[in-house]
Amino acid sequence: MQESKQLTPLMRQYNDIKSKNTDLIVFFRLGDFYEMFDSDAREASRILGIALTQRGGVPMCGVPYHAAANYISKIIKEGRKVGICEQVGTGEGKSKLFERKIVRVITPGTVIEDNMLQSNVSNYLVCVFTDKKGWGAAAIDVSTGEFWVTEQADDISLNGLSCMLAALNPAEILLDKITLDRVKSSMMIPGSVATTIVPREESSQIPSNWPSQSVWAGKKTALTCALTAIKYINVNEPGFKDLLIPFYKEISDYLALDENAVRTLELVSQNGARKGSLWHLLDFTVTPMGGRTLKNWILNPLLNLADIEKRQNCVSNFYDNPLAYEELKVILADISDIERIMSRVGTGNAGPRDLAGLARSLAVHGALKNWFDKYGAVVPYLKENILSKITVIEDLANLLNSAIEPNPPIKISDGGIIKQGFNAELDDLRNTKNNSSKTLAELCEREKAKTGISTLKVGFNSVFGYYIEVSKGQSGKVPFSYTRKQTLTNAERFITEELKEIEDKILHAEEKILRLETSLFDSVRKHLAEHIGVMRSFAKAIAELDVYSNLAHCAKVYKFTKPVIDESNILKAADLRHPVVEACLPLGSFVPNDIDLGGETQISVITGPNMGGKSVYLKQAAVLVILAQMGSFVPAASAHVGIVDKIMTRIGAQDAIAMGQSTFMVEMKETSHILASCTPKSLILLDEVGRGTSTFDGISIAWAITEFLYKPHGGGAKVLFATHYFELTDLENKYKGIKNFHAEVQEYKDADGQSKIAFLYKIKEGAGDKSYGIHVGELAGLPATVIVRAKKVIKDLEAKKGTSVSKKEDDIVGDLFSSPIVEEIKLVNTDAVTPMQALQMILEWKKRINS
Ligand SMILES: Nc1ncnc2c1ncn2[C@@H]1O[C@H](COP(=O)(O)OP(=O)(O)OP(=O)(O)O)[C@@H](O)[C@H]1O
Repeated sequence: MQESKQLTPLMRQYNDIKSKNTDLIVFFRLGDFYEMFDSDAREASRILGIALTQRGGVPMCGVPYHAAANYISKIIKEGRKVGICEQVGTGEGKSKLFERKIVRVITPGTVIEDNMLQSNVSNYLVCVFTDKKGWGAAAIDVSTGEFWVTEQADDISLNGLSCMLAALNPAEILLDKITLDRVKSSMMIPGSVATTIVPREESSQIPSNWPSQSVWAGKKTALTCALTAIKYINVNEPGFKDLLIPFYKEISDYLALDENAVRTLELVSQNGARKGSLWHLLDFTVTPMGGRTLKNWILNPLLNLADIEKRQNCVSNFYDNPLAYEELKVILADISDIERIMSRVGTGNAGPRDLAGLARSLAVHGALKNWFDKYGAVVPYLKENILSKITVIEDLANLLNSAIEPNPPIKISDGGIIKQGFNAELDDLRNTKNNSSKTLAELCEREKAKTGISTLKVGFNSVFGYYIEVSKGQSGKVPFSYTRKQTLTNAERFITEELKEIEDKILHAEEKILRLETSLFDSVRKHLAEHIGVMRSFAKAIAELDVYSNLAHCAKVYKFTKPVIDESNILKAADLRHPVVEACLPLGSFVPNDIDLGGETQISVITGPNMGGKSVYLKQAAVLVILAQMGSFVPAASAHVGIVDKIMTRIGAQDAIAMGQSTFMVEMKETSHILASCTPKSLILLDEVGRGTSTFDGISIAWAITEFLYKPHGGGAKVLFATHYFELTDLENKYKGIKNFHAEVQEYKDADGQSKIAFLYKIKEGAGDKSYGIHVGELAGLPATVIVRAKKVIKDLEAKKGTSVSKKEDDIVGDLFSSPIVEEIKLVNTDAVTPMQALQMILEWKKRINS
């Protein structure tokens, strides 16, 4: 920043405002532009891709005022907040400087404008506070009015919080310093999410429209979160007061998916994009509410059997009634984003096009009623729910239909929003205005005849009002009674007394029309706001209808079947597929596989070549559970799913350099989290755990982890463990519930006699013994010299050791385990020690003997 004495008054004003709002990118209004300065300018020019210039040595950049919304939306998508600083004074006084102040703060979690939101994605502001043993949270989507709180009093490791944040993917998080330190250390909040440190609002004053005191008993942290979040929202968007009413949600009612599971299973995004995710594949919804609900269901599968069956039955009914689906789709296609429009209605921000959209949406009431008369049995509980509101919907539809033009302009100030016939006074004024236009046309003809100027015309502009225009060539014929107003290159403009009078009449009528239209629009908007509760619940029911019919459609398109669901520990499916991978491959080329866990087999150790299909096999098991528990059909010939409480995954390599953690450290942290929090009802996917370190350490860790997870007689979590450590296949001989599988390949010789492999993608019982890593390297295009050399090296190594490299290591460990000379080893339970630990103990022991 420049020395303050060198600064212009304007820059001093800017610095003063900026110093009080350091966390905001300040959009500083100068004429028709919002300007940004200094560090804000540098950041904004990077985010927005606009030129950075200099003024008096200060970096600056700017965006046109009328196009600001698009730029603001890009900035808040980066997790930053924007302060809109407007001119509020008159610019009078000694300095002649306009007074300016921040009139609105736009934050990622409090936006309501459509062009700043993704239509099918909820936009959550989450407030979280930890306490001694657990945590509480409030989640609010101000754009739809969704608001719930939850609390877990006994979750010291914050596992539940991590799952909740993964499912919500918040746009903005409010927390205090203590909470931030705790969640930061467990890597729960991605760096791109806006976080704001706020003090806890610990008032005992519960707003009168919130659930009563009794609901909050024992939920002190949740209440604090709710009050803090509301306070924050009210500062930024005061219009929301009274519109947000929380309900208590027990998050332990939902299957827990932690951040790793959500990311690695690519449930809602693949490398940050929706395309390629399960959500994208399943989404045929026709309403924005339906799209959001589908995503919500994927990320929050249910645990309660009755609730799952209720959803499953609705999907099943639609599946059996394709006509019900087809007819419903046509009706739903006319429905706009009722939830978000109603939020704007409630806060007074709805524009003409919002109400026109609402009018179209509510006009479906008749068709919807007929649909329920015909197909009500398909979704019995929604029939009652929707029909009980249909009279209110019909009334509001009639009001909107009679009041609002179907294709109004964007802004109220452009006029032409209220329909003819809705208000007699408005119709009168419009007549006056229209007749005046006729009068203007008559005046034009009269003046032409009087002056003999054939090119004479009457026009209007916002600076001079109405004028008579005469081309330069004929200006000599203009009578003295004309007063010159403007000279153009080819024409002259004049006014006359008569024209002035007509202008007065017209402008007067126009002003009155605009004022009246605005007030009529406001009264319609206010009337709608009185029914916000009914409309939100109507929108919710529409969203469910959309998702049920959508899931039935998916079942048809992707050939899903209805799974058996119960409280058992079984996870069994015949010809199971991964729907997303299948959709990417040529038709019919995906190879289905069976799975059978939770009965005789608790842990499957899956070996086989690179690229053999092991990871896909693991992931499809998780997708099976998620689909089944969200109420959908599943991609298998048949399936039996005992309700799973958590899906935990350790898949793929990822490091967190920013947090000072190596790939292997992250891998170990994630694994220890799994071991600490899995239950007998969990499903665990481990893909090559232990490979980020030396072979010995890796095998030892993988071995010990598997033993840790093993609980005889089906009492442990169901585990699928894909590995290249052939040594782990020995576990099958030691433990009854551990079984080996392998991904099958076929070796063959090509025309040149070179040995090649074909991947069959069939997961078969028994152990696979080769990794074919060099073949895969060849397929991936490693230089031929590298491949030839690698083949030579492996031959030499195998010749030296007599067998495969890691197999030999395992023999050494095995020999040492059973070594008769190691008396001390007998004192410990060898089942509880990893081979690596055993090896180290023996070396220690030897050292001691030798010394
Ligand atoms: N069942 C299947 N049917 C058809 N193609 C499959 C199947 N499973 C996997 N594939 C194809 O093989 C590719 C590799 O599969 P996957 O990632 O599961 O291999 P992997 O055995 O885990 O390999 P690595 O050990 O190298 O991680 C997939 O991207 C997919 O194109």
